[in-house]
Amino acid sequence: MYLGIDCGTQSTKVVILDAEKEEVIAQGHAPHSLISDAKGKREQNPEDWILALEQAYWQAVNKAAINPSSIRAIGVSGQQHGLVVLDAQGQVIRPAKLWCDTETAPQNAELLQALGGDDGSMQRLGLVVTTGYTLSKLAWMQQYHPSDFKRIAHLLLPHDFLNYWLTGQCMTEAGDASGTGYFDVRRRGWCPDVFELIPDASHLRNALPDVIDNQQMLGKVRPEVAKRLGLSADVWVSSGGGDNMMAAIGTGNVQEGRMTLSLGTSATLSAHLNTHYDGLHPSIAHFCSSTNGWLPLICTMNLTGVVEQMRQLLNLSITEFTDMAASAPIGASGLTLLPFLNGERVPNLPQAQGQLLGMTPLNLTSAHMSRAVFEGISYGLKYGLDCLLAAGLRPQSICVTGGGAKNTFWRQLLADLLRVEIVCPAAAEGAALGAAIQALWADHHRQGDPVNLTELTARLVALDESTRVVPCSEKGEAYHEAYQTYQHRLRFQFPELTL
Ligand SMILES: Nc1ncnc2c1ncn2[C@@H]1O[C@H](COP(=O)(O)OP(=O)(O)O)[C@@H](O)[C@H]1O
Ligand SMILES: O=C(CO)[C@@H](O)[C@H](O)COP(=O)(O)O
Repeated sequence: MYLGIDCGTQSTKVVILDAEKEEVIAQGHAPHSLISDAKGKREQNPEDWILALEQAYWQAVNKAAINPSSIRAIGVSGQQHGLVVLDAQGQVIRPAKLWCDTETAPQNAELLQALGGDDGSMQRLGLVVTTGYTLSKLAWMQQYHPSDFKRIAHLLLPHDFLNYWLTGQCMTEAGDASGTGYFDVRRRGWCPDVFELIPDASHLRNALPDVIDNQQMLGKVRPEVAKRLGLSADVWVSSGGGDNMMAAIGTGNVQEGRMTLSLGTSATLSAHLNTHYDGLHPSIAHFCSSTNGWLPLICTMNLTGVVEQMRQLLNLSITEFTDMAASAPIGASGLTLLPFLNGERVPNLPQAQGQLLGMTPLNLTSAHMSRAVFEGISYGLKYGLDCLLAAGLRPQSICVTGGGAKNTFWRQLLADLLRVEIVCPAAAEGAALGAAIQALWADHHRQGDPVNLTELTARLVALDESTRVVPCSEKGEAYHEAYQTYQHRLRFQFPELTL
C-alpha cells in the first residue's frame, strides 16, 4: 500500500493506492480554514494542515479497513508557492502566505523591475516571477515583520513542511522549488543571488533546503509520527512536489504530448517537456516537473471560489446553479463576467477586481448570471491554451482533475471552447494519486529495482471513458464569438494589459 497526501487550498485529501490491485482503494478528506482580508491577504496556519492530514488519513484508513502497518511509503503533494518560515528550533514563525495572496503585489512589481523586467527574470530564473510566487512574500515580511524575518532559519513550501513534520528533514525538490522565484529552473538549483534584492536578507542563503532528485526518498517517518499514525517503523517518504506537479503524475502527464487541467481553487493547464525551452510566452510558468522534467503551466486564480460565491448569492445548490447556466444561451446574451475577485495571474492583473459587463433587461437573470460565471472563469484557460499551442504544445486530449472536474456541463463547455476532447481519470484525486505513485516509483529505486515512470502511470492511471466529452464545432463557433467579446471588454477595461 502507498499513501498519497494532497494539501490543497481548501482541503487535504489522502488516498490509499493498492499497488497489487493497481487501484485507489479509499480516500479521505478534511477542510482547511483561510485567514483573509479585503487587501488580498490569504494565509493559513501550517499546523492546521497537519490536523487536516491526520483527519483525512484516518478517514481513508478506516474506509479501506486496512492495518496501517501495511503502508510502505508516502508521497506528499502541496499547493504551490506558500511561504512557510521556521525558526532555528523548527517552530513555525507566522502563518503561511499562500499562492493566492495578492497583498504582496507591490513587492512583486518592485522585485520584477529590479530583476530587469520579464526579460531579466527570464534570464536569471528561466521564468517570469509573478504575484503569488514565494519571493515577494519574503520582501513583504522583511518590510512589515522585520524581527520575525530575522529569525528565519528554514524556508519551506507547504509540501516541504508536511515532509518535515513526517520525517524531521528540511529538504525539497525542483518541481515545487521552481515556483519560489529564487530557483533557476534551467539548472534546477537555487538562485540565492536574488536575495540581494531584499534588504537584510543574507541569512536566507543558509535557510534554503537541499534539493533532491524526484526518484529519491527523502527519509523515514519519525518514530513519534509512525506511532501516531499506526505505521510500521520502516515507512519511507518520497520527495513529493507541488500539487500541479503531482496532478501531472496522477493524470499520466509524464511525457510530451500530454496535458492536464486542474479545476481546484485555481485552474491550471500544464504540459510536459523533457527539456527547458526558452521561447515560451511570459504568461506560461516554466516550472520543473516533480519527475525530473519540466512542466510549463498556466494558472488562473479565480475559479471554483467564484462559482461558490455566486451560487450562494443566488441561494442555489451546485447542481441547480449548473442547470441554470445550462439553460441560458452560449455567450449569456452578451453578459460578460471578468471574474477577478481576488486579482488575477493570467491575465496578469494582480490587483484587479471583478466586473459584470453588458447588462440588459433581457440578460439580468439568474440563468444568464450562472452561465456568465462558468464562461468568465473558463476564458483565462482559452487564453492559456492558445499560449501553449503557440509554443507547439498540442494535446490530443486533456485529462481533467480537481473538484470542478465532476461537473459534466462545465467539461463540455471547456471542450467546446478549447476545441479539444476532455476526460477524467478514474481516480478523482489526481494530485493525491500522483503523490502515491511517486512514492511507489521512489520505493522501487530505493530497493535497486528502478521502474520507468511512464510505464507505471500507464498501469496505474486509468481513464474514466464515461466522462469523455468531444468538442462540438457549432458550439465552438458560438464560444469563439463570445470569447471575442470577452477579450474586447477585457482590453477596454484594462488598457494597461499586454496580452
Ligand atoms: N460539480 C462541481 N462543479 C463545480 N465545482 C465543484 C463541483 N464539485 C466540487 N466543486 C468545487 O471544487 C472545489 C474543491 O476542489 P479541490 O480540487 O479539492 O480544491 P483544492 O485542491 O484547491 O482545495 C470546491 O470549491 C467545490 O465547490
Ligand atoms: O499557484 C498555483 C500554481 O502555480 C496553484 O495551482 C496552487 O498550486 C494551488 O492549487 P489548488 O489548491 O487550486 O489545487
